[in-house]
Amino acid sequence: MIVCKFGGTSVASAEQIKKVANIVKSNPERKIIVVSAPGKRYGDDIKVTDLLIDLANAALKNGDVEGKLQNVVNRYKTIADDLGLDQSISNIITQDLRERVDSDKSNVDLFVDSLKASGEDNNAKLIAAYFNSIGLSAKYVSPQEGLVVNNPPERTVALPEAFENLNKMKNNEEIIVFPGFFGYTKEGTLRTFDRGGSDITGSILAAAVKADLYENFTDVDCVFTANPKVVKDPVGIEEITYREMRELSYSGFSVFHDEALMPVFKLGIPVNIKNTNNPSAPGTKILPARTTSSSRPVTGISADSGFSTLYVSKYLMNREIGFGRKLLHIIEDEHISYDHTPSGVDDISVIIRSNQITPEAEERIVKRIKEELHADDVYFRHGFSMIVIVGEGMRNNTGLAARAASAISKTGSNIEMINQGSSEVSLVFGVLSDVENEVLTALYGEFFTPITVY
Ligand SMILES: Nc1ncnc2c1ncn2[C@@H]1O[C@H](COP(=O)(O)OP(=O)(O)O)[C@@H](O)[C@H]1O
Ligand SMILES: N[C@@H](CC(=O)OP(=O)(O)O)C(=O)O
Repeated sequence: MIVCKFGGTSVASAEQIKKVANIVKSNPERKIIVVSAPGKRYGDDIKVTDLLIDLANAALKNGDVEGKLQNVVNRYKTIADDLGLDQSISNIITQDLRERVDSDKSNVDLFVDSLKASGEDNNAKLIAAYFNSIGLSAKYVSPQEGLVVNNPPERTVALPEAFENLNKMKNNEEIIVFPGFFGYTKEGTLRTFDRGGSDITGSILAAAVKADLYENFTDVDCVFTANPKVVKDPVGIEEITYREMRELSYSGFSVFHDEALMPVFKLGIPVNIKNTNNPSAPGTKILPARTTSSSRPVTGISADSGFSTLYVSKYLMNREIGFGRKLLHIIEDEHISYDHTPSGVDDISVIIRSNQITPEAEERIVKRIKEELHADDVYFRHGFSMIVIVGEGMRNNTGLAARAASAISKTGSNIEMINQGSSEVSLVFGVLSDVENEVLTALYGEFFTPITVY
């Protein structure tokens, strides 16, 4: 059995949904279909999820609710009309949206979650109705049927029982159309995953029914060795390990959500990233280990902005037992997670995603480190990007860090931080965000451009 997830671009219009139906029809093993909300139809189009967030904010602030609600309804109505569906599905969606807009607003996050989730929920209903209209026997299934998630305030994750509950879906005659991106707590409260979280739903379902394959359909032929929006015509990746993909998707390869790997990884279920617009292309396979050997030590290079550094120095820091623990405890007290901690004899930097820090938290952290740890120097710096070079082959390759540093130095950019994980699968360079694209392009040239021999 195959579980397929179709991303926002794959279900953005009637034309795209017809392609989805053809893909599903072409292989009877494709029995469970996870869908996103309608995404972008063209470059500066707006995703339905973003329209819904806008609608939720208007409802919270007494803004133009009616106009924004109509924007959302019109997206579905156009799709339904172009698919030849009758008025009833648009009526169901309009009524559902009105009910959500009028629902309890006492918990702002949960109210916004409910509206955001309607994007995938209503699209799943619409797509199931379309499949049936063309003779493809299909059934919409709600995450209420067993996708149980944890309670706030922790970020949304599926509970172990979700996998047991959803196992029953493997015995279904019809094709199941399941909305991505959200689940329900045991008490019945709707909660969404992080943005891009329909990938997570697909992976949970694939693991729950112990699928043979999880196909993730998007708008590119494969995962490329670098972001195709930055590097021109990057080399495509045929096979990549779970570990490599985890590193790359966490640090900038937005094509597949990093949290979506865990459920399938645990059971060794292969993932195939494929293109809805070119389904015959083989795509990229994410596997426990590569089946063919690669001549390149590097599999991919990702880049992500939005990082801050907390720099702390204290003479004889290395001799002070418990310094690192106390420092990280202060950060933990602010509910902040960290990504890297490169250190020297007398100093340490803590690399943090900037969206977790407020000016008030920053002030509190600096004050506590000065007062409680008696540090000589403490400050935050913002505006960093992390460029991550990833490859299982890096472990057995000497001189790779030197090649990377030399390629970066040729751009005239300063390396602010270097960190090599102990697994030696990744090498991280911190640079200022305004040179991110230049550095990524230079590193890509170093590791992927064919060498011309004269
Ligand atoms: N290394 C990469 N390889 C392929 N695509 C990438 C990469 N890095 C970023 N992307 C972007 O990811 C996009 C697909 O992800 P996303 O927009 O979430 O699609 P979907 O709507 O199918 O969920 C591609 O269009 C591409 O611009
Ligand atoms: N629609 C949600 C969830 C999702 O996974 O979307 P997409 O498949 O378009 O990345 C979002 O925009 O975050």
